[in-house]
Amino acid sequence: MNPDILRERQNATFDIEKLTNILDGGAERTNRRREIREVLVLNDPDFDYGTPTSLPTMILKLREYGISDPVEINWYKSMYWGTGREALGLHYVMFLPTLYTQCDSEQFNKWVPLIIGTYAQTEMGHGTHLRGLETTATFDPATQEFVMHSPTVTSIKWWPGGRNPLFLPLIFLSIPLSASLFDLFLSGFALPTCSGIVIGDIGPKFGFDAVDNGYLKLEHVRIPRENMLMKYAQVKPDGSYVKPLSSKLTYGTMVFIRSLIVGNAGIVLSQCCTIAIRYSAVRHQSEIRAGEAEPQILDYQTQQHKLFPLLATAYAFLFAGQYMIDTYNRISGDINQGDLSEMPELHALSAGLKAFTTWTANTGIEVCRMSCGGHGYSRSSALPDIYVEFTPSCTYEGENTVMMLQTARFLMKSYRQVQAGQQLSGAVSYLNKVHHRVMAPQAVSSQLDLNLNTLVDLYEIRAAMLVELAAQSIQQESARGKCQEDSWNNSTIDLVRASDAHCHYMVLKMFRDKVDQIEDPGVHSVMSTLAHLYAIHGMGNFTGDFLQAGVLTGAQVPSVSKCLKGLLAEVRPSAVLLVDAFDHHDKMLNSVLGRHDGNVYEAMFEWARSSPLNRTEVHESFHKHLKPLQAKL
Ligand SMILES: CCCCC/C=C\C/C=C\C/C=C\CCC(=O)SCCNC(=O)CCNC(=O)[C@H](O)C(C)(C)COP(=O)(O)OP(=O)(O)OC[C@H]1O[C@@H](n2cnc3c(N)ncnc32)[C@H](O)[C@@H]1OP(=O)(O)O
Ligand SMILES: Cc1cc2nc3c(=O)[nH]c(=O)nc-3n(C[C@H](O)[C@H](O)[C@H](O)COP(=O)(O)OP(=O)(O)OC[C@H]3O[C@@H](n4cnc5c(N)ncnc54)[C@H](O)[C@@H]3O)c2cc1C
Repeated sequence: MNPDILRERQNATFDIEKLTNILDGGAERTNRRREIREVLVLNDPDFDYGTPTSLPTMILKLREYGISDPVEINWYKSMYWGTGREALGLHYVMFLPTLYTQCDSEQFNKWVPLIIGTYAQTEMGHGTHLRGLETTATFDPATQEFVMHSPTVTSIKWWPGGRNPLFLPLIFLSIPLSASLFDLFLSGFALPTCSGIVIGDIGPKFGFDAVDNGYLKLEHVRIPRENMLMKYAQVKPDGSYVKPLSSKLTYGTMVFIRSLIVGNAGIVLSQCCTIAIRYSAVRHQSEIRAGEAEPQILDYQTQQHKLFPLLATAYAFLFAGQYMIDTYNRISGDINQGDLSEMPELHALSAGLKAFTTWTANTGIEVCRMSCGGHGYSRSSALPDIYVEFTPSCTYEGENTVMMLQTARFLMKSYRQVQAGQQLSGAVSYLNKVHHRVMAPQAVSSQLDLNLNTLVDLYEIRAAMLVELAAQSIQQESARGKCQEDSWNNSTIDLVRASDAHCHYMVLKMFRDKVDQIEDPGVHSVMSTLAHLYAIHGMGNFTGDFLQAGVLTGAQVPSVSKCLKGLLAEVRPSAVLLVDAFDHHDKMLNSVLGRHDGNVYEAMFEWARSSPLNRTEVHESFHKHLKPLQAKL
């Protein structure tokens, strides 16, 4: 064990195992996760880490072990595939959930156990604007079939992930069967017997290489009427159409994935913090005091300023992910019972948090990579691969700007309800006070009140102010004679800013609520410090908002920075222990810099020597190209 890492792990002020249990949702969950990891994967003789051939093995093993719980499937898959995406990701997180939520019972029993599929919604011309999708589904009562067709080049289905060139069970959206409704169909295509189908791969991408993203062009292809997913909407044999309770029920799978992505952003950020902080504990560079030994780079204040707010953010997003999934499960349960009353709130929350967490994590991964210097740029660190695999999450499952505007739509609607005298409940209840809040600068001392509850209140006031400013922008545009749509478009910068502040407040509130539930004094103390760091760091980044909201005075601004520096110093002794609590196994992290034992340099040399370019003393290209050239010179 590297001596630096060993020293970092002495004098722990909190029980790491208890913190790991909190992250897992209890000691039993930790034990089960480790059982899957250690027993069912690492000690399984059939386990051939991460090679393509192990994909069929993985599926058969999941069935052999009877692992069907989505969280446990993900634990198993993440051990198998480490930090990379794998070809079946879309099957498990989109295709299956769509069958679970959109099939009637007969369809469910017929399809769920049997098939592997993809989710083909996006077209070359439309990914965001679903009401613009062009693929048609025309019912033919004479044959009881739907005729599926791609009428234009822009209607070609583009991006479906994990499409199998041989068999194409896929779920796709077609354009409205009536006014503004969409419907989902399960293809029954089997190539090459099915004529009228043109499929292929969309070509090389930025990354995501384990997933083959394809295209699908349909030329009047017929599928049985029964292939329309009919839990919520039906087409009867006579061609009559039964509308769903809400046209947005078809969007349910996207809400589910967005909810999952929130926690996933926390997991990915926790992986990167583990790598960067462990490496920063063993890397010595330059000097602080002339003539003394080179310090650990983790002792540089700038290094702490790069990494510790991200460490706090990783914990914040992991707790937000728990809250999001609990909320999704609760509200989707109500929806299943026909109560759609909270569907708008679920959509607004999942859309906003998906955008907020993925944008922040995306930037954070790069900060972690750059904080590791040159070795961060090496694939041995795993950080470049993590970035390449994560960054599309800002685009897929709802492009982030568009998602923030969906949340803004809900905030504006809520604000108008308050103006009309209604009393709001739920995540936007803070808007009830927006008219009664003293927005003038409060007479406060130059010292900042560090109480976490006070900080949550300040974020709430900031969000309320930005919601009000966005609403006022729309009203001002309207007063200038702009139509409603142009007034909205001319205010979208303010609307995204209001949604971002709303999400920031929600995440801090969830973090504070989680800290309040922690009973162990040591864990409570270190988590409270991280929650403070998360809040103060955000206040430092958005000082203007807090000044504008009148909850921070010019005299207090220097104390924000002073307080931040104090919190960084407070986190320093626990930094390595806090990433140990994430409990990422070396095999899964797959990072030379993030090894649990901290023996970076020896491992890096071995990693480099194993490179294919080092298989021979002299690379074959010398004999093939250079030597013949030398002979001619
Ligand atoms: C286990 C760990 C894994 C974690 C995950 C990791 C990796 C992820 C795995 C896989 C990802 C890989 C590939 C990605 C796959 C894809 O990308 S699939 C395709 C995804 N595509 C989208 O997300 C499309 C985005 N566009 C939309 O959702 C909609 O077009 C829109 C932007 C929401 C607009 O819809 P529209 O019908 O035009 O509605 P409009 O804006 O007009 O609003 C009307 C009202 O409808 C409400 N509403 C909209 N959406 C929903 C919804 N989903 N639920 C409930 N309500 C909704 C909206 O709020 C409006 O309500 P009002 O009351 O009228 O304001
Ligand atoms: C790695 C990867 C995997 C994918 N896998 C799948 C899959 O398996 N199945 C599938 O169906 N799809 C998949 N997709 C497609 C993905 O869902 C779409 O790319 C995504 O929904 C964004 O839509 P778009 O590409 O049309 O972007 P666009 O919407 O064209 O975005 C382009 C720009 O326009 C802006 N914009 C668009 N609308 C508005 C608006 N109303 N207001 C303000 N700005 C706006 C956006 O903010 C963005 O800056 C995948 C994409 C990627 C990158």
